Amino acid sequence: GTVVSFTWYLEGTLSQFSMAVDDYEELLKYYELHETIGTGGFAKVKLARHLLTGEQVAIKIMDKLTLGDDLPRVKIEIEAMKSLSHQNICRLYHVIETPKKIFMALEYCPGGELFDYIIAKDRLAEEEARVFFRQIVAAIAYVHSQGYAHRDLKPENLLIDAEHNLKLIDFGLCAKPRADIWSMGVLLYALLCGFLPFDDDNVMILYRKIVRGKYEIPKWLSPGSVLLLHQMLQVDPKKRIMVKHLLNHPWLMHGDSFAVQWQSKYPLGHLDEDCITELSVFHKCSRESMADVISEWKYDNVSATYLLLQSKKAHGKPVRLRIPS
Ligand SMILES: [NH3+]CCCOc1cc(-c2cn[nH]c2)ccc1C(=O)Nc1ccccc1
Repeated sequence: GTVVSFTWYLEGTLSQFSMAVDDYEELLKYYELHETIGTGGFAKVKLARHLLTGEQVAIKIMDKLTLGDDLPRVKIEIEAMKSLSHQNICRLYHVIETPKKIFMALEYCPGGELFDYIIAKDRLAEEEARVFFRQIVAAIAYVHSQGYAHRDLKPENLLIDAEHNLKLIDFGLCAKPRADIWSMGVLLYALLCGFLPFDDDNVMILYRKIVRGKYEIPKWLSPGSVLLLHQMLQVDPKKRIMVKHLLNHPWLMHGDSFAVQWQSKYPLGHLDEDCITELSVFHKCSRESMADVISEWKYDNVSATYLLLQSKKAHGKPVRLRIPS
């Protein structure tokens, strides 16, 4: 009767709960989880702290069941991010996959989305827009040099880190061909104007505006920025400016004496000696064997610990691990 069915119900709930705890068991070995800092479609992003280094990270949590057809997008993003190591791309540290969940430990960006930053300031002054746009061009030039195109460039996918630098996220739609110049033109327009060049609630009207290629030029835009926008928002892809010509374009160079430094400051092949030393002491093994393990880039806790030590060093913090209590 009632008692039996209630016990059955309770067992059911507990077993589901225990499953969920099992899914988090591996993650909780290496991180302490804190509040949710963002949600985007099929993922929840929580702030966390990596126990061995004490560094804050963002954990992107996805449920395989609710992912459904979006699961391939996640696999594409993980494979792309494993080979992208750059000062303007949100760094992937760790991937944990369980029966029901996929966890990605990513570089933490406390400044939030560029989208919210532009809204809060209404629009950016040309000088500030130029600093940010140089970083976006650097990120895309690097992504293209690795044979990828992001293909989903928008202010929501650019986060601001603790040093007010931009970090690109969401490589779920990236692919081998190249298709980012026009999106960068829309991004630059949004930075300088605070609204989009082509916008409409009706998707068909929006589409017609895009293929027509006509957009408003507010009075505050400088002639240099109007010319650059014209070169990037060309409807015919063959007429659009190419990334390599953006790198030393007059508008991007204005006030700066040098072209955009797009190469990575942290190339994957180079291993930092101090980080290897600290890890080899901690694991009581030789530096050579530690370097070999790191070079396998399994994106397990060894990868995460090495990359977070490298991040600590880049931010002037001691390259030290915490002895687990
Ligand atoms: N629009 C961004 C919402 C928050 O999303 C993120 C935040 C961080 C983050 C926050 N702080 N530091 C890093 C890192 C990654 C993501 C992300 O990849 N979100 C996402 C992309 C596509 C689909 C679903 C979710």
